Amino acid sequence: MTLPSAPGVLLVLDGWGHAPTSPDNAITRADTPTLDALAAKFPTAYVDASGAAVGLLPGTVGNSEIGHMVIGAGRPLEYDSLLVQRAIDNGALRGHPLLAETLRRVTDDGKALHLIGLASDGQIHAHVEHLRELLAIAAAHRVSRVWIHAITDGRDVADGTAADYLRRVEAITAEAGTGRIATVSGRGYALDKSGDLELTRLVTEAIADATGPRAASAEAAVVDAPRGDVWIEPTVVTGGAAIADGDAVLFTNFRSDRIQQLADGLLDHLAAGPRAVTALSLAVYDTRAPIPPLVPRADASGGLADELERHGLTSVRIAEKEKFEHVTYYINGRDDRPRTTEEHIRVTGDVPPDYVARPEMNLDKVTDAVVDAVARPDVDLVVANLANIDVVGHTGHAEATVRATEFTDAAVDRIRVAAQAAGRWVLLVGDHGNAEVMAKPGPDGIPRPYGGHTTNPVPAIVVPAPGAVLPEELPTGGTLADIAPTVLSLLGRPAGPAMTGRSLV
Ligand SMILES: O=C(O)[C@H](O)COP(=O)(O)O
Ligand SMILES: [Mn+2]
Ligand SMILES: [Mn+2]
Repeated sequence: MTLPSAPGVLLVLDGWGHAPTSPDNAITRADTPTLDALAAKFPTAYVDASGAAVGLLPGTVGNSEIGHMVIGAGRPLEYDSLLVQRAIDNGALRGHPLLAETLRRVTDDGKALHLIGLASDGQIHAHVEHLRELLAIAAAHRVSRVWIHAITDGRDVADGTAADYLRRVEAITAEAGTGRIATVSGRGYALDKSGDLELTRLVTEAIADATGPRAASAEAAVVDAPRGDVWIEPTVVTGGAAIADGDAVLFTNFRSDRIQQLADGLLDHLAAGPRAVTALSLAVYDTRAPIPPLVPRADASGGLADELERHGLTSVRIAEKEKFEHVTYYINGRDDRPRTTEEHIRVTGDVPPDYVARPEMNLDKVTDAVVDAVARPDVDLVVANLANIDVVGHTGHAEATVRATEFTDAAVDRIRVAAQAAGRWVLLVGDHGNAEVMAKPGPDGIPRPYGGHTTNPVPAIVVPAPGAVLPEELPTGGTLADIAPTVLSLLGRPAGPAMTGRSLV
């Protein structure tokens, strides 16, 4: 159905998943009069945002990158985690010429291989099981010294589980007959993406120079960690080796956005040594340093950004810093080409973020920017991400997440009113679930606070432009791939030729 064209607002509520009312569901616990009224009054769909529907391995929770990429592409995209698993399953990784050549040289020169990555099965940034294949390949090349620099999670998986995952790493090394944990660092230090290079320096010195606090074992480094798994101080495990000239370094996260700051920092530090290393990454990284990837990315072109440009339609992209790349780079298909048809507004705050104490974050500034853009007749589409539900959800603090949801509801009301006054439709959609599940049993079966993502569907609510007539019901069985075709339809345009999703209206 191609509707009479009208300008609009695509509003991504990050982490806004759909699940039945429950004491662990921060979204249903929150008082959300606006979202409740919109869902009751306007056509609402519940669309798939996880697993194969978006290009992830079946049963895998959704994430912001693939969520925004598929919202933009209008089709499922094979995500890096799926492509890495396929390369493992079909032997491509084991037979990778660059990896084989690197390991052969390491062995011949008596050097070491250093593996650096997130040690959990959260499957947002990494999967600890990929270590199994990498160690088997190292063993097959008779690499005698393989050092593992484990990054602990507590954000994509329940907090307090670091020791379990480190034991799993040690079990994997025992089975492979090679590999030892050399350092343990919390992801708060190792996967910082805010540009706090002091955090990166501490991790870099532990990994590269074996300097910093010491622990007799990996588990000893994490037991009774005062600030949880995320903030385990970069620690050198007794006997752990530094990186020497001629060693090889392989980054094992399949997602770039949070490990790239460490990768660049570490390689800069080594180069200053000077220590020449061979650096590889499991997947494509957006680092300053060119790091050869072992697994290529899927093409994500032909999405909304390309179609808007083709039709000469303008858009303004608005988000807080935590989700700014998502409404620009990722939703554009991992494409940072500047477009004259786009304006980008990155909202930052003047106080350090404390998501539990300030679950509102800078939502007022984001909402102001959205309301301003909505009032502009030269803007065809406003694309905004309200980050609070996901970012506060990741703290695992249910009460703060309830408040984050309530702040979001109030912001949606301001945006809805402004959109109506400007003759705009609004399409609200989640990018994956998070806050609707705030507790889960840990590996020991004991319920723990859970700040990770989910496989739940996400709501998609279409608030029509004044006077527009929409179908009473939206189709069931939709996915995030249907969002771009829906946006184009609401703008009076057909879906892009590369899009396989179908408009919901
Ligand atoms: O990187 C993070 O913040 C989390 O691990 C994943 O969250 P995101 O996919 O919503 O960014
Ligand atoms: Mn997200
Ligand atoms: Mn998230």
